[in-house]
Amino acid sequence: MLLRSPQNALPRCCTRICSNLYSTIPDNSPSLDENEGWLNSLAGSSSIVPELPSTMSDSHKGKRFDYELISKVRDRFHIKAPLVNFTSVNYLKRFNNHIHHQTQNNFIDLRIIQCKSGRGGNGAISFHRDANRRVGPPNGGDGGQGGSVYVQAVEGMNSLAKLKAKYTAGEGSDGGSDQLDGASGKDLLIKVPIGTTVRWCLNPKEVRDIVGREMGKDLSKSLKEVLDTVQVPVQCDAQEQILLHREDYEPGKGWIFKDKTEEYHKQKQWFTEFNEKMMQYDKEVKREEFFQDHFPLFGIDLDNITEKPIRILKGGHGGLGNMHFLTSMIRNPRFAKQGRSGIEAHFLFELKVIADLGLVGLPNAGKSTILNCISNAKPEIGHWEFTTLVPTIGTVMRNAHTGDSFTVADIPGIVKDARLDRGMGLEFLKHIERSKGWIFVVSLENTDPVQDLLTLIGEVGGLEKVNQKKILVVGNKADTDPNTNSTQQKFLSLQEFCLQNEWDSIPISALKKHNIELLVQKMEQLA
Ligand SMILES: Nc1nc2c(ncn2[C@@H]2O[C@H](COP(=O)(O)OP(=O)(O)OP(=O)(O)O)[C@@H](O)[C@H]2O)c(=O)[nH]1
Repeated sequence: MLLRSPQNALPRCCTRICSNLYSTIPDNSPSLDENEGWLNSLAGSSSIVPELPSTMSDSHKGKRFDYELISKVRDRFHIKAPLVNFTSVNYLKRFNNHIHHQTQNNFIDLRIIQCKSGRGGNGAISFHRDANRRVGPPNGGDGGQGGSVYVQAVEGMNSLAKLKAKYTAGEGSDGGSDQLDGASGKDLLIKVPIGTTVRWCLNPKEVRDIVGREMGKDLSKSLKEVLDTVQVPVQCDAQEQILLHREDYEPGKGWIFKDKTEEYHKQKQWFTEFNEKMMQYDKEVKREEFFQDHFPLFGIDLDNITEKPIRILKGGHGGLGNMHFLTSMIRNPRFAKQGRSGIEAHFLFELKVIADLGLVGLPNAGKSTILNCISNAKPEIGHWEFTTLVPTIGTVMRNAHTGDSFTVADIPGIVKDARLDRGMGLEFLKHIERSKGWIFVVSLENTDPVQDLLTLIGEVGGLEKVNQKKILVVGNKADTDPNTNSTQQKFLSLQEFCLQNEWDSIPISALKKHNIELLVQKMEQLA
């Protein structure tokens, strides 16, 4: 409880801003005149409701997905978009296959997390008492604000493994007698690695029910088809922000009564007239919630350290205590306002590691060996395929004095038909999505390195996609077959293909550390 003793109480004339609409509520120790002034001011406050844009932004360029506008009801835009945008295919697959999320080095790059902001505390119904007066003026304090949920990207984290499955912020405490305001609920901060994106999503249970139903109707349908065809209705504001659902609130409702019932109060003209004015306050609270309870439809991208935590769910308002309701007509207000509910929502946290360059290759091409010999990273190396199961980032230090360095990400090998989910699929490509340059690593030990390179290009999205990046092609394992010049021939073919595409190429042996300095120089130019 926050005690406002007469010494530290706000001065009587002090008012606080309650909402965007600048409705002012007299603060603790309000006098009858102040209360009446405030209640009367509510009647005229509707005139200052700001104009809201009547159309949604029509620029979808660069957005993650398209949506369809269904209708507009007052300030709400009803849209629909395929289910795939509000869940994670990989998350669902992992769940279906009972693959445990824990992987190599405890690396987890995908989590769906349930978050809940705290409910606001209820206002108190209380009356001053002393030796001379059994029932004095009302002195019930306000409920505390519910706790909010925040996210922040911080340095030093490289996995979502430590995130909890559920975060619930604290509830605001109820107000007390003697004008005591309830304590605010504890806020929650979810710390994530830099490179994490956060998107609003549906409850995975709900998604699994939909998928189960749809597949039950048509057994030939694949998971992908269901996710692409089922449309999810969502409400947005004009700025493409999803309106989050807080328990609804009908103006004029949300009272707590003491001694006398709601029915009793409803029959009294003094109460209905008073409640008429309070409805405007309720509308302002709703309006404020409308402006605050939203989350970007396309999510947020925490690709840098977040200096100030970002609030994703706001706690509920505390309810007003009965000290605010003393007027010349109402001497004994035996009622107070309930606190507003918190908000519950699911968010999809996805880590896309950030590295200047990404290594792309078939399994066993020697990517991890390369990263091992050029950087501080120590990825696992093995002569079997898929030794690398999670992305590893290495920092290549170029100048210890100036601190010049660049980062390189090694991702699991990509196989033919990875797009159709063979091997490890393409799930890990997202980790090099934001890299400036891609290093294709092919093994000169293989029969046809040019064909290997073509396979890789096809799998990662074709030449057009590849040409959006700076490219370097590395022919690794140049040490193999030293007695014939076959590796040399293979490299020359590779080089010719690269020249046609205006890409640089280099033969190396990561195992024997041949040509590594030149490789690092070329990589540095790319980065
Ligand atoms: N002869 C030779 N062998 C190499 C060279 N580079 C790597 N290797 C070997 O090739 C095998 C695979 O190397 P990795 O670095 O694990 O290959 P990777 O591309 O990371 O493999 P995945 O984890 O399956 O993606 C290991 O046995 C390495 O010792 C090289 O330059 N020459």
